[in-house]
Amino acid sequence: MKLETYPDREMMMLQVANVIAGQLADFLRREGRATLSVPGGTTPGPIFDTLSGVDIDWANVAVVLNDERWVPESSERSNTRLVRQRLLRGRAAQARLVPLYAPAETPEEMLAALEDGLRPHLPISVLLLGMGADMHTASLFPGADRLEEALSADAPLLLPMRAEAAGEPRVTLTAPVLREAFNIHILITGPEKREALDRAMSLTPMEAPVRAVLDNATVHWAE
Ligand SMILES: O=C1O[C@H](COP(=O)(O)O)[C@@H](O)[C@H](O)[C@H]1O
Repeated sequence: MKLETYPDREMMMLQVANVIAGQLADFLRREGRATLSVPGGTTPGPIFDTLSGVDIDWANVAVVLNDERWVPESSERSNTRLVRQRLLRGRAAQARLVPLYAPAETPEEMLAALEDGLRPHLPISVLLLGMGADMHTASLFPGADRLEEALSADAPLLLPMRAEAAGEPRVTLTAPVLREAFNIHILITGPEKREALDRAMSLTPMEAPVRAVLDNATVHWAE
């Protein structure tokens, strides 16, 4: 793991957005297309604001969330809603959003169709992850019902996930999909998450799911 610390959040958001834009541009130059996977939640909005204006070939970029809460886009809890409002606008409006939600009562009903949509866009070129103070990343929560399956080497691409701390049911990319990404960034803010990161280093992925991706990740932190 590599840890980058920044003097303040604003500087971190700008610099991480620039690093991601550079890595996407490299992929686009070499492969003609790229896949960017991003978190939802409260942290990444400012990175999305900057990225949405960068001058890259967004028409050949697929954007996929790390995970989604099983709620419609009209809900304030929807990660898709955040990505549409903050990332897929301006220049980035041309990118293609690969859905992790479709209207149905449960994620299980739509899982096969969502996996079919995702498969052509793997492996991920640039992966940006968040982390909760409970050391969850994507929707890999400690104590979640299918965590062990999601961490295993032969996990499917996507799994439904339920955990007390998660609120609603979730759909998440599994650990092998996250680990296969060419560039892995984890974005954390504040002393509580920094302390959680330090603790995660000595725990197992079942105890601290972020551990599953830490070895090859660059962690970006600002107070
Ligand atoms: O529920 C979620 O939480 C994590 C962390 O979110 P934050 O609000 O603490 O930044 C996020 O990375 C994940 O995508 C989201 O679904």
